[in-house]
Amino acid sequence: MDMRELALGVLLEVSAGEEYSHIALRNVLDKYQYLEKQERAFLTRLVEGTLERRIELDYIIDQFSSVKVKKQKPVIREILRMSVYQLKYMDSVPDSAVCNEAVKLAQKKGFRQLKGFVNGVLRNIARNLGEIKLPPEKEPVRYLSVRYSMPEWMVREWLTLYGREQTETMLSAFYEKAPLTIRVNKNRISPAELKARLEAQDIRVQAAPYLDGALQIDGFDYLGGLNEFREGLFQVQDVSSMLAVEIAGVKAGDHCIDVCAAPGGKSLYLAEKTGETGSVDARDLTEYKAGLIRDNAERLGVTNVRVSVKDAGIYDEASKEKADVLLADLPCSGLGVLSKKTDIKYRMSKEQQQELQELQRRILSTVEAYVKPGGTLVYSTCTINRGENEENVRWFLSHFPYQAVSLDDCLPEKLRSETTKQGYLQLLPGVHPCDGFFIAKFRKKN
Ligand SMILES: C[S@@+](CC[C@H](N)C(=O)[O-])C[C@H]1O[C@@H](n2cnc3c(N)ncnc32)[C@H](O)[C@@H]1O
Repeated sequence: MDMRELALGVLLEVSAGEEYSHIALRNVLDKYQYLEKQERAFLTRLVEGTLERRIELDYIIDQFSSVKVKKQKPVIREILRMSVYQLKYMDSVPDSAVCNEAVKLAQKKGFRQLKGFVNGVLRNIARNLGEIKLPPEKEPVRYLSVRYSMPEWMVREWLTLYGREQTETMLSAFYEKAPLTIRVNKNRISPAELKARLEAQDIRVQAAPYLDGALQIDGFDYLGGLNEFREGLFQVQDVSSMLAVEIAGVKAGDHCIDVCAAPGGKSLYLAEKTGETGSVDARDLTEYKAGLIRDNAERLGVTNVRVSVKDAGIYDEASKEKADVLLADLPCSGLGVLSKKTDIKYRMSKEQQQELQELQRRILSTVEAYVKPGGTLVYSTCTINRGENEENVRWFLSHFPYQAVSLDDCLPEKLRSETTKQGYLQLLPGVHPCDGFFIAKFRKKN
């Protein structure tokens, strides 16, 4: 297999909006499981890097190409982008190899007549790479947008909300590749035993921040190839996501409803907390999504989760005042997880954020009725957009019979702050050592 050709396929699929990058890449890695570890690493880096740096790569190409990136044929555009990424960021590949492979690939894809164009642009860039200047720093929106490949509208918004220093911290954090965080399935194994088993296979294991029982692993080839994964000894889950469950303050015997539950990360952790005497009603929009929850529950050996297909925006009379704890981990703009789901930044717009805020409000106003008087509602998103987070909290409290509850009892000392006392926590990339995430907690008045 030619790794560059595989990468090109994924990049074209993602750019056409047919699939999210992390899914398109996973599909290819699953399909070609026999690839060598090094080949998988090269393919992953090439796809992720080319997507992450797209705005900067286009800025470079536009300085050397007579045909601007926007006007190029999709195949040629993606070949140039991934080649410039290799020239700029992958020192292990010689420049001449980058150019030759790009030309071969263009020909193979039926663009024989453009071989000279591809070759000319790339050799010119390779010769002048050291001279290319970013936009001037005194134009912070353009400068930061190109330097970190973030759309200008997002940079502008963050500069207003967070100021220059914090915005730059967050932007650079999206490029730091954190190890994978996992939650140990304590019903089956202790963190220490799992650590020992993984280390025996030369996998690096360290404690994750904030929570016992969360580990970070690094240096494995393919998750599905690990016996420990297949045996359900752990679940992939960021600490930010685990914190939403910690904050819910679930007790043994509680009945929980998770209205947007797939693939089940939080539902399964809730189920561990309620124990066999309690239960979790895990719902999602489609049969496919419900299947993901069932697969994970089966792998982890969790039996107290009931999975169903339900639209959270449609009222369900049978659930009225049934939940001790209701989790509303709602669809959102996802700007806290850009390091894992890179292409979200090119797909999201202000209008979509507005639509998501409306959807979140519609779901919250439907599902709040399922909470028992005195019960708890936890609202969470994986974004850092105030409209979907703090503004929704204020809106919710002013429309429904709930009060905000301090999170401090459920949080490690380090995370306690003025806002956690007021009932919400905003985790920010680069500021906190985990995904960007938002969690708010409310109690229903009696
Ligand atoms: C942020 S994800 C949930 C992640 C999940 N709680 C976990 O921890 O694994 C949001 C989920 O909401 C689901 N969803 C979107 N709209 C929905 C709706 N109207 N009703 C139910 N689920 C919905 C999506 O399918 C997606 O699985």
